[in-house]
Amino acid sequence: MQGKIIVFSAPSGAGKTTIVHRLLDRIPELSFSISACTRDKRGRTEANGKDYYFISIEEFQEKIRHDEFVEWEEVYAGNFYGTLKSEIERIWASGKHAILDVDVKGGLSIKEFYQDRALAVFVKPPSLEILESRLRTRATDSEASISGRVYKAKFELTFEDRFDVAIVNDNLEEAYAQAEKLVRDFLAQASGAL
Ligand SMILES: Nc1nc2c(ncn2[C@@H]2O[C@H](COP(=O)(O)OP(=O)(O)O)[C@@H](O)[C@H]2O)c(=O)[nH]1
Ligand SMILES: Nc1ncnc2c1ncn2[C@@H]1O[C@H](COP(=O)(O)OP(=O)(O)O)[C@@H](O)[C@H]1O
Repeated sequence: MQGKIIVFSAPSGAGKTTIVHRLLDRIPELSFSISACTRDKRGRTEANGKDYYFISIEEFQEKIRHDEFVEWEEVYAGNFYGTLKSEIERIWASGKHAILDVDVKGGLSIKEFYQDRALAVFVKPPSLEILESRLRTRATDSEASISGRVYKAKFELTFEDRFDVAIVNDNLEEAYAQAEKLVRDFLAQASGAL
């Protein structure tokens, strides 16, 4: 079997994490690619090696120097996130396909790196107002962080056309059904993107 990559990207709050978690519950051939990041672990809700590999900025820089990342970004001021080549290899060696939840620039870099072995899906919020209200309801960010994310979203939405496919996450059940069909169709192909 040739391992594949499925990457979901979206402005923060559009719902990519929700969709990716559900895909992982329902499609056993998928395995989540755990990114490295330098932000603080959130209390007891997150675990090292499960949500992220939480590493110091020095370790992160060391990995950049040793070319260990497929891509990396300073996603929010001072916080670095990156996809490790070793993580994708680990997943493929286990006989699974990798699924990733990364920011918009990261998604495009991964598509460029893996080409037809990757399916890059863009998740759109129905509107910026709804995006903002979802970030508020999620209650994980300060007001300043929410404004920063909405501001960044306006720019990120201009990249939709560079993805293989886009879905609007208005009604979650409908968006999920579309996502599941896209993933199953892509995995059913011998090789190559949709
Ligand atoms: N480029 C890139 N972005 C990533 C990676 N891992 C996570 N991200 C993105 O970084 C952002 C993480 O923001 P954060 O506040 O930590 O949110 P959370 O992890 O979704 O709770 C999200 O937009 C993720 O999609 C990665 O390996 N590379
Ligand atoms: N279709 C939807 N309708 C309403 N709320 C949603 C929908 N999809 C996701 N959410 C909620 O919006 C918030 C942001 O979703 P999340 O998956 O964390 O986004 P992202 O990973 O893109 O930042 C979460 O609280 C989630 O439960």
